[in-house]
Amino acid sequence: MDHAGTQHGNGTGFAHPVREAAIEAQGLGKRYRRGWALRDVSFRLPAGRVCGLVGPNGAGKSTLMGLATHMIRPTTGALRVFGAAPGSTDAVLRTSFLTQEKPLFRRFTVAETLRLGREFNPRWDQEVAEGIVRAGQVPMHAKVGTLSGGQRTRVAFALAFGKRPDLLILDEPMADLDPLVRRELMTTLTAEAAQHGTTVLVSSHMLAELEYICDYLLVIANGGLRLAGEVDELRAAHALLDVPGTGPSPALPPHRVIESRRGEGRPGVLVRLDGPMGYGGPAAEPPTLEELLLGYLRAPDAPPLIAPSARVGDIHDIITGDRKAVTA
Ligand SMILES: Nc1ncnc2c1ncn2[C@@H]1O[C@H](COP(=O)(O)OP(=O)(O)OP(=O)(O)O)[C@@H](O)[C@H]1O
Repeated sequence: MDHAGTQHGNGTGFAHPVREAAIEAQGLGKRYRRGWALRDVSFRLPAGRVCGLVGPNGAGKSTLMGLATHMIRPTTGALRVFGAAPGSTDAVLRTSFLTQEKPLFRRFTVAETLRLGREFNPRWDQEVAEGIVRAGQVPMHAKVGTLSGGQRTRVAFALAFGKRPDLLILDEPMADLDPLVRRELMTTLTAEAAQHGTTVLVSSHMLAELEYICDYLLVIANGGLRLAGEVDELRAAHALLDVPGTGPSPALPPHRVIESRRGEGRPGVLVRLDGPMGYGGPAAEPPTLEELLLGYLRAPDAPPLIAPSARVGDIHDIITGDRKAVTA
């Protein structure tokens, strides 16, 4: 497993993530009284990626994010954020978490809210935070309680970015934004992430939008990980075959049929490739990210595919990695 790549000396006193894992989970599980919300989840999210977290309602996305931010404790397994336990000072200082609820003090003005951000965060970047607020013409002297839902979202984004996190976790944060503002904030998100090497984990049901921003992917269904890896790696492992997709799923050995596509979009059969397509077979094209995601959302029992970039070793490797990070 690759634990290399942590570089120091970015002027902040913090390790600058280059190739290390931003998040690493091994055998991670969370059980509530009603049953398992997340079970035996193992993956590695390399630093610097913008990762989409996708799954049907109730799949376990918020639970995974809660585990990564120490809001929820695991029942089994472990998770590390840049090699540190969630909840440790290092992990907390390096992580921003934005949920749909966006708890802000309603009686504070926008300026006071940003001031609070500055006081609590040693890496605070006032220019970035103010820039995000001003781009939406949100008055700095307005009380948060008087803002529209979308304007409050913008202020919450400003707080999250102003913290200058190494890991930004966004739990469906843009649901209440109009399409133009969504696009604008997403452009800000990708530009900021690219400029500062920020790792982003963003959950969303907007598949087309994820295609626009993500280069990494985690798909969860029924509490289990179904897909993990680079978008390019995952797309290359599948093909959309030009065969009629209206009848029962055809057998296409050795490839595994994920879905016979019907209705909207390109028709055909989505397969997970097991070896090259033979000559004389049906025409094959890589699926788009949206086609891939829809296929797995419609086939939640498909066996998991964890691409090489997302694989972890055993729990011992994670703990050894922690020790190396501490002694480095
Ligand atoms: N505090 C809790 N107590 C009991 N069960 C819970 C609790 N929180 C979540 N669950 C259950 O765990 C499962 C996963 O929930 P989670 O919120 O992680 O799903 P999600 O993928 O984020 O869903 P959505 O897309 O609807 O936001 C669900 O079945 C949910 O009912």
